[in-house]
Amino acid sequence: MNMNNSSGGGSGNFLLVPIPEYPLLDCVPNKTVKIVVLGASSVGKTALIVRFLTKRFIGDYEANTGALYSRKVTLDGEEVSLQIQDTPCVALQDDADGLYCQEQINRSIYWADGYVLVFSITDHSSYRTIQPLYQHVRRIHPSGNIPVILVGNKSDLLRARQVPVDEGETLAASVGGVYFEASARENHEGVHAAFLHLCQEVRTSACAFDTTPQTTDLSFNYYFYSLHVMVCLWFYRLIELWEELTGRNGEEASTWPDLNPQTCRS
Ligand SMILES: Nc1nc2c(ncn2[C@@H]2O[C@H](COP(=O)(O)OP(=O)(O)OP(=O)(O)O)[C@@H](O)[C@H]2O)c(=O)[nH]1
Repeated sequence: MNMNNSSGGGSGNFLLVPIPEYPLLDCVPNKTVKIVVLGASSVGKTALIVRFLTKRFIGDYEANTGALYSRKVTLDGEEVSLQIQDTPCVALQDDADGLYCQEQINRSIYWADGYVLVFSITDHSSYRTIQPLYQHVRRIHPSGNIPVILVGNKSDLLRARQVPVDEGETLAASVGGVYFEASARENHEGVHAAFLHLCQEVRTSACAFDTTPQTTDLSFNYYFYSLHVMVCLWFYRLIELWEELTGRNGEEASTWPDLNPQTCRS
């Protein structure tokens, strides 16, 4: 499988753009791969995403960002829009069976097509979070195939290892995915291979289920939502114009979300 920056240059500059939570009109549903990265606190969720997208390890990351990143990639010769959702951490409840999981995470799980479940090999409690987390994903998607990979991150910290490789492999098999040990800190290739594998799984799974015509309920809901967003934007613009004409512009701070993309150059 071939996967490149749309610009063609693997190390060239590209935009790393947090985008609104739901895709707008320029994302074609059948050509979008949506991935969510889930796991306990400080296992390296953000570090893995940033490593995959920029090839860089920064070291310090804003905690619990919940940012959504988007970029164009080429999968098997076809250009697709890849969206990766970072999430706040989940935590085991005191009885160790249930999960503390913010509503925002539930929405991301519902939204996504593929799942990166991350634990740190240096933190056995993060490993124990994975099974309940997977069950949680299953509850939200009770039927069908769930493309998933399990990533044991921080493999550079071998002396602090608390989770043996075979435990990782056993857990991956139990959730129906492949196990990758990776180091966001030291190894871009391992991280890249893991994300690439999941992208391919999502594409394969989408092809397997894509037997319906284009006008499914999902497509209808998608376009209806996009239309709704566009109407809201125009309505807001009309209010702004009206305020300008009547001299009320600037009296109140706007509460409309900032939709300007931020830029991060690799
Ligand atoms: N040694 C080592 N440190 C890592 C690795 N990946 C991440 N870290 C460090 O682990 C800490 C947490 O990384 P984050 O990417 O913020 O982890 P997170 O899971 O997004 O954290 P939360 O958002 O708080 O849940 C940071 O200090 C990173 O520098 C890795 O592969 N090896």
